Amino acid sequence: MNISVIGTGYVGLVSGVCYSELGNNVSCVDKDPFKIEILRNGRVPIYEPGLQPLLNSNAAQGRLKFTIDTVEAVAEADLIIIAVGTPPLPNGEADMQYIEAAAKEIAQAMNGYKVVCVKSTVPVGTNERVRAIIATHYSGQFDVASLPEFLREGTAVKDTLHPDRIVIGAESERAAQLLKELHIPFTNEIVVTDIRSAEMIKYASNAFLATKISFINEIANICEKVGADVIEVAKGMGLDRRIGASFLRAGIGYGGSCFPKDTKALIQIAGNVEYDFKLLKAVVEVNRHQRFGVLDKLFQALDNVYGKTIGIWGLSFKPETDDVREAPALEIIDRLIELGAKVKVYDPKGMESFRRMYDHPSITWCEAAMDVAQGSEALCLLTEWSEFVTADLAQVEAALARPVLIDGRNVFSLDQIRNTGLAYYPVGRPVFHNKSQYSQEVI
Ligand SMILES: NC(=O)c1ccc[n+]([C@@H]2O[C@H](COP(=O)([O-])OP(=O)(O)OC[C@H]3O[C@@H](n4cnc5c(N)ncnc54)[C@H](O)[C@@H]3O)[C@@H](O)[C@H]2O)c1
Ligand SMILES: O=c1ccn([C@@H]2O[C@H](COP(=O)(O)OP(=O)(O)O[C@H]3O[C@H](CO)[C@@H](O)[C@H](O)[C@H]3O)[C@@H](O)[C@H]2O)c(=O)[nH]1
Repeated sequence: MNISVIGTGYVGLVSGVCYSELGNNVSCVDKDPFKIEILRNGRVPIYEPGLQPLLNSNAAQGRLKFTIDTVEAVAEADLIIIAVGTPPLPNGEADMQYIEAAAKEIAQAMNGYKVVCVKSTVPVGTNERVRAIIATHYSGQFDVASLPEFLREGTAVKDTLHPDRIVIGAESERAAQLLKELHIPFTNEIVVTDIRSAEMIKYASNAFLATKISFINEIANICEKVGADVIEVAKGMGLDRRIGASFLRAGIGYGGSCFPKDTKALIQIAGNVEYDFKLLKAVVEVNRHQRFGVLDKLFQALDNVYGKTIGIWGLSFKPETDDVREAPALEIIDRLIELGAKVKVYDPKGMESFRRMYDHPSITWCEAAMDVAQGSEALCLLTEWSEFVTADLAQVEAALARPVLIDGRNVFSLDQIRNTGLAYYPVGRPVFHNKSQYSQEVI
């Protein structure tokens, strides 16, 4: 198939590369000439494991092109996939300006029957809007279809090549057939629905996963008060197949470019039809609060943070990505600086993108994990990168000015901590102090 992907970001680039891996001819289009230049030079502008070699091999075989020319890319394509951003407006609603602009550009380049799909996460009714925009400029035949994307950053290539399911929202048999043919090499698990249901499946899935996280985080907060261990609780719950073990990792809450934005967008979508989505509002509220648990623990350990140096391990919203959009680290660091702390930070891949978004003279940008620990009065682990998880805790303890470790992702076991003199503050598990036994201290 000849495919054109409009928007070469985290989703468009990974999808485009993976479709070319199936033997299709793919043109990835982006408005950003700088990004296209990097890609044409054979480099991946984001950090996404496994993407670089796939990009290079498909580009070398002539199946994968990068361009800023939407008209040419659309004219050559049988299938056009819109993967532009849908960032939140101040009221939480998804900003449709990039989708609408892309639809207009596609419309002006149409030269025969094509299927235009929306892979971006969009409110119910958006595909109909895209159809209407194209129809005002182009009178020939075409179909629109919803093709929501479920990949996760950090495992995006694997998720795309081996998805749990593909959802296709289509109203024409011809469009559904074309999309089924494209995706059958990835999986047999293909769900074909009407367009509106497909658009809703995406928001409902993200909202449900976010709900699981806020739920376990509230259980964690109660565990801290009653002296239970949320890791044991989640394990015991997760073995029930009706519940499932995934997305029950308590911590400092969810971040990223999807859950925060999509939960708020769904609340707005509901509000627009006069439905008050109370449960999801609570999920968002719990998540907003959860990250500040790190500060409560710092106060508990240090009394106050004014003038103190606090080390931060991890800036990206999760490991294996350089994406810092809505990362909990942002608000935690901002608050620490507001309270007069000095902050030392390190992230294996997210330093540059974080610094572009947030910089301050009170931040020391370190080049290695141990540099952060050196002389800090507490160390906070905010992202569970493997180099933090496998760090030598004796070395960490020796480097710190005070042996305080706040583990925002529950990555260390008590057996590891027991051999150190660290005061250990995990989430939803009892605090452990200096080689003494489990403390039932209330946090
Ligand atoms: N990031 C994820 O993990 C993920 C997963 C599933 C779904 N989604 C959804 O996919 C969509 C894209 O997300 P993303 O993270 O890839 O965004 P992104 O910001 O990384 O990429 C969007 C790209 O679109 C380009 N663009 C904007 N308008 C354009 C136009 N008219 N023509 C050509 N290019 C244009 C931008 O320059 C940018 O490079 C969003 O709706 C998001 O909610 C994201
Ligand atoms: O048990 C868990 C699982 C995740 N998280 C946090 O939740 C956030 C999101 O994690 P994850 O879902 O792994 O990453 P994303 O790349 O944001 O992927 C989500 O958002 C994408 C964009 O819509 C969807 O395509 C994916 O299916 C959906 O998982 C991160 O901050 C994680 O730290 C937890 O706190 N506890």
